[in-house]
Amino acid sequence: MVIVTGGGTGGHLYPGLAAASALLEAGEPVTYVGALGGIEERVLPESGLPHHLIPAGKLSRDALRPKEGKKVLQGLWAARQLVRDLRPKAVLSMGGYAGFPVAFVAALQGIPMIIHEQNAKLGLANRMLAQLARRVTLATPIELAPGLARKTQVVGYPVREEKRPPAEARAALGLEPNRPTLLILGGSQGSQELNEQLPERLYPLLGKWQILHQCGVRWEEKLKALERPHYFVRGYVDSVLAWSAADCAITRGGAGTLSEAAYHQVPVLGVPLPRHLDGGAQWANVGFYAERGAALRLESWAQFEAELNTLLDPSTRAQIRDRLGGLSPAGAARRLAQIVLEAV
Ligand SMILES: CC(=O)N[C@H]1[C@@H](OP(=O)(O)OP(=O)(O)OC[C@H]2O[C@@H](n3ccc(=O)[nH]c3=O)[C@H](O)[C@@H]2O)O[C@H](CO)[C@@H](O)[C@@H]1O
Repeated sequence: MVIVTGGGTGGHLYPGLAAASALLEAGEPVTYVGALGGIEERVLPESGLPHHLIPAGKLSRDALRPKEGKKVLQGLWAARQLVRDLRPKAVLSMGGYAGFPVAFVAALQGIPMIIHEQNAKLGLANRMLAQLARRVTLATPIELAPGLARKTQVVGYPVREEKRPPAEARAALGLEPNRPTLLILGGSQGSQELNEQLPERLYPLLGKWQILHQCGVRWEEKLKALERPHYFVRGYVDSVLAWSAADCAITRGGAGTLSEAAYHQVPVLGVPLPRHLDGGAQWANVGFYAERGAALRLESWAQFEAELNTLLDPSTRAQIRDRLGGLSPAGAARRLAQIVLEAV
């Protein structure tokens, strides 16, 4: 049996579930470990996977504060007991609150431990875990020190590999089937910044376009008041339908969001979280695509008008679509499962 762990946000949980499915398909039983309070508390019971939830805190400078530090220690203690009881052949950590303690104690107990970094930049927890890991797997190529590079492999980001015809996806979402569609995707929790900045700036497009604005469940009621004909607000959307429906998108810079855009070949104007809030992960994620001419990155709202016009220009979009091909290749979950099984 292999433990797969990771969650807290969609960006860590969904690729973890995809990796778990690939391991099961390869004939390897899996137990999933998530954090109490993360979205996995709701999603794991629906997944049908054997699973455990442990207390876990965020590993950051905040861990030096007594309240957060106590949670990190509780997580390490719970992970130690769990790994001892379950005796897995290997642990695959996708990151997030539960990922760190489980991977850390497994490595200390001599169990092969593999990490997957979704962002185009190693986070704090993965910088530490990478030293102890048997293998380091990445969604996108990142420059690493030679010692790490030797055990590192780029496998891609495990996205849901499903596409629907645009008209069918739009109808399923309650939109007009044949109208050009701009998607706003705020990420698993919604984005306050996109919610505040975008509706007013985008109303002028509604003569030609329709807009699907995913705003986050906790903002849904407030944002619903901003709906107009052809402007549709949703708290949470099915990601396969949303990407299949979209001609272009304005999004945050989560690794999941951008990998899905690449898989569906939808041109994106990315608005990354400010670097001081996430250590620059989203800035690097959008940068990875922008440097390849495969996305646009908003550097300040003063440039929004110009960037939006570039995004809406049909020849720019055709060029971006071309460049996106191959940047999120299918089969990432299968490649990841293979590496885990080789490490056992
Ligand atoms: C605030 C924060 O720490 N963000 C991080 C978090 O992003 P976060 O989890 O918020 O965002 P991601 O884009 O990585 O993933 C969101 C996932 O949820 C899905 N989704 C979202 C909204 C919706 O309505 N329906 C839906 O299905 C998306 O399709 C995607 O699969 O983890 C990512 C992966 O490590 C990082 O890149 C981000 O920097």
